Amino acid sequence: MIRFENVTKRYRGTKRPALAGVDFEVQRGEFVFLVGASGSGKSSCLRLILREDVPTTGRVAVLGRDLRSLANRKVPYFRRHIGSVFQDFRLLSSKTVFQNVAFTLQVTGSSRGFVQQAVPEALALVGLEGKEKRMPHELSGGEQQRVAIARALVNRPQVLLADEPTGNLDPATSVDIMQLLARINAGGTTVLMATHEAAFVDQMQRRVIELKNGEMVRDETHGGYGDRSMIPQLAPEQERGAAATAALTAVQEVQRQTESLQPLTADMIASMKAARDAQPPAEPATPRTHPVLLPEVDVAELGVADRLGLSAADDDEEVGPTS
Ligand SMILES: Nc1ncnc2c1ncn2[C@@H]1O[C@H](COP(=O)(O)OP(=O)(O)OP(=O)(O)O)[C@@H](O)[C@H]1O
Repeated sequence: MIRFENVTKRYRGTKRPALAGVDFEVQRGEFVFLVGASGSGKSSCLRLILREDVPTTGRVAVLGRDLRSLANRKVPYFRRHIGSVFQDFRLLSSKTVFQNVAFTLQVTGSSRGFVQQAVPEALALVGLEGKEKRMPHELSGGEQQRVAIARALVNRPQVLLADEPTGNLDPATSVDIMQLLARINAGGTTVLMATHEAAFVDQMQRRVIELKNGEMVRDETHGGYGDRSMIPQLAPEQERGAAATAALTAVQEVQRQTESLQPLTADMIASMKAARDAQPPAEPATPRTHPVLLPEVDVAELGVADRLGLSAADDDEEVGPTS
């Protein structure tokens, strides 16, 4: 369904390639996490799949098509089969929820009847019934991302690409969005998601492809996030040797009170300072974790998804048979 064959991407004016010799294949119906530090090449991969860019060397094939040989005029038709969602939602601020979802269908020439049927179905799938007339600024972040997902799905794509879809959302809303993506995948849509959300990757135990400096360093069927050392963490400012300092102050107080009996010597104070400085550093804070309670998915219940073509092949003459 998506195949990278020895793909290298070198941007103009850069020394190091953004992607170097990347090789992988994603099968129909898979849910794949693309992980790696900032700048490791995740978004570059997604851009190549969407044919927003082309590899410097190597080959990218999507839905049975070699994207090198895809004529520019056919790119919009090709993209109908690939839904995409991003961290920043990318909604049209002057259009209602309905109009945002309908827009993609209208620009690709869908009939009015199809728009009137498909848009409410897509909004129902993401749980936004009744909010068709709202403007984006009248929605929460999670609801805006749901509109973006409905828009991505309304064309009945076979593949959904998600670039940090929970990056702007609070933990509880992020869990909702992950559950939605898992449900969409259970309905048959292939999902490829670039993320830094270590907890989701660890808990969902799906396939994980990891990039490091543009190279693929891991491809695991049921993987976790892996190395978190590149995830920046805020730890509370540590008071170095606070306990030892308090003890020294207390001893000095006692010493002042009993000065006439037993003066504290300079050597004693120096050895206590040395003990304070030798305090071990505090443990780093553990990264935040969001428990993901994935629902039992009854695919048969996803009647709307079926009607949207999410559980069935939807090939047409523009895109050939898929792997
Ligand atoms: N248009 C561009 N021109 C030049 N260099 C680019 C361009 N786009 C990306 N790069 C570089 O390519 C490398 C990979 O970038 P990419 O955006 O794919 O990484 P990423 O893993 O998605 O990062 P992040 O997690 O921060 O989104 C980086 O070094 C980046 O600076």
